[in-house]
Amino acid sequence: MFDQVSHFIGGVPVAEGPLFPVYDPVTGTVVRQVHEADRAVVDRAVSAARTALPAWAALPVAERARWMRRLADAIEERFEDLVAVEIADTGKSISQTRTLDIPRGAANFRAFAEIAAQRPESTYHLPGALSYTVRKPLGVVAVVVPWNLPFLLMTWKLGPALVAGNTVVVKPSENTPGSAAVLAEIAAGIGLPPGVLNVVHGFGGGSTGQFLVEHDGVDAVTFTGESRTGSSIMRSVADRVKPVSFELGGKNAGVVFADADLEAAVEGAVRSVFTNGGQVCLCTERLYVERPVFEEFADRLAERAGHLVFGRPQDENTTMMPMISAEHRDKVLSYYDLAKTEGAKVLAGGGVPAFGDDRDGGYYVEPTVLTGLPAESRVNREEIFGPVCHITPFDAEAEAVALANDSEYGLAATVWTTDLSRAHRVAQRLDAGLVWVNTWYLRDLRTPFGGVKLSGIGREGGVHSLDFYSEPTTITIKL
Ligand SMILES: O=C(O)C(=O)/C=C/C=C/O
Repeated sequence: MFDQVSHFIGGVPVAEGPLFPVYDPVTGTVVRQVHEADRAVVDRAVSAARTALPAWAALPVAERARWMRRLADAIEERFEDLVAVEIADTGKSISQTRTLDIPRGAANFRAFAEIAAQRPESTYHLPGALSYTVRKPLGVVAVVVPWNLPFLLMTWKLGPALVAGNTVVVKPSENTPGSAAVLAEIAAGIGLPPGVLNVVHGFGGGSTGQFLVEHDGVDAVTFTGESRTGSSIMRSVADRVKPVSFELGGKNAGVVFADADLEAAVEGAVRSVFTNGGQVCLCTERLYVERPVFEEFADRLAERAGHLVFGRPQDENTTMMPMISAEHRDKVLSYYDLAKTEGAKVLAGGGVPAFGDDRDGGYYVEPTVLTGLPAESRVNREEIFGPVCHITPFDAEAEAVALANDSEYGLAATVWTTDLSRAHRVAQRLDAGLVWVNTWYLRDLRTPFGGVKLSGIGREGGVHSLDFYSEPTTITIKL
């Protein structure tokens, strides 16, 4: 499926532009070829979205919500194709792909269909005057999405953008074009009006992504990915003051108190450090553990890291996946080497697994647990985005909060304690957009989702997404 990936413009495939390869991260072999969109192809996609906009925006929201539900139903009909293509591009385990990545695609479209259809409007009464608001879509929205949760994150943005009446041009990551190509086929299959959803493939800076965000016909940009790319996009759109919604990088902290359920905290850390190979913006890379339980926690986490299963994606018991690319694998390993150079104590991992089969050509790294480095170490300050964490002991609550907040990022955090008052007190003091207490990545799609500082601008989720993807006009009538 999809040996060659085309763009999708105005409801039809467009096989134009030089081809570039996508590699299977499990073996490092080419899995498909993809056309790279130049400025002219991007211009055609933006024009198709502009042409489709008036009719789509004019539909009643209930009709657009029905289209979202049709997309969700059609996603479920193509479930196995989506699972296969996402695994081929990313090397994810089939268990994660089948339980998280693809199901969230249908769930995202359904959630925003309901949230939009049920959303109450407001009126404001003054003596002698009545005010109310009407919401209009932003227009043509550029949707630039990453390689770590390709289908989940693309649909997380498309649901609210489309149901709010916008038309979109999606630029998937050059590493993971497949599931977007399937979604394009799905859209064509259900007869989504041509031009409502367009997909262009290519790279970022100096390529398709840059051509798209800086295109005069694009009214807004939503992006999930690295903070420095977010900064670059801001520069590209600054002259036109285009609205941006950014979910960017993180250097997320986990705080474990001595009164925590230690087994739950260890299990939670295994998930929050190693899920998706640590390639999730919400993953924990810094752990702070109260000294009385530091040794036991560190030993148990290190032991669990050593037992993660490097099976192939199709193996049901696989729990560790490869990095998305050779380049990213090398970046993660450079931090492993830096940690060792700086004198870290390596409690688990620190290198590359040897399989003795075709996986040696893939992009695997060992799950790694470090300790012994100072707060100012680059390992504790820079986003690594791999299966690695550093653990630091602390002695007092205030110290733990200060350590956790000592970061240029502020996306997510976890707090592990059985002291109810402390749970609320610490959670409220953490500089993060998301704090999970005695759990991780438990998601209510209605809640505000996003980060502070370098971790982003704005919030997605529930009405917060709809607020980004539409502009209110306040109308006041003299009675
Ligand atoms: O779960 C979500 O809705 C979401 O946006 C996850 C983002 C993960 C980014 O790496």
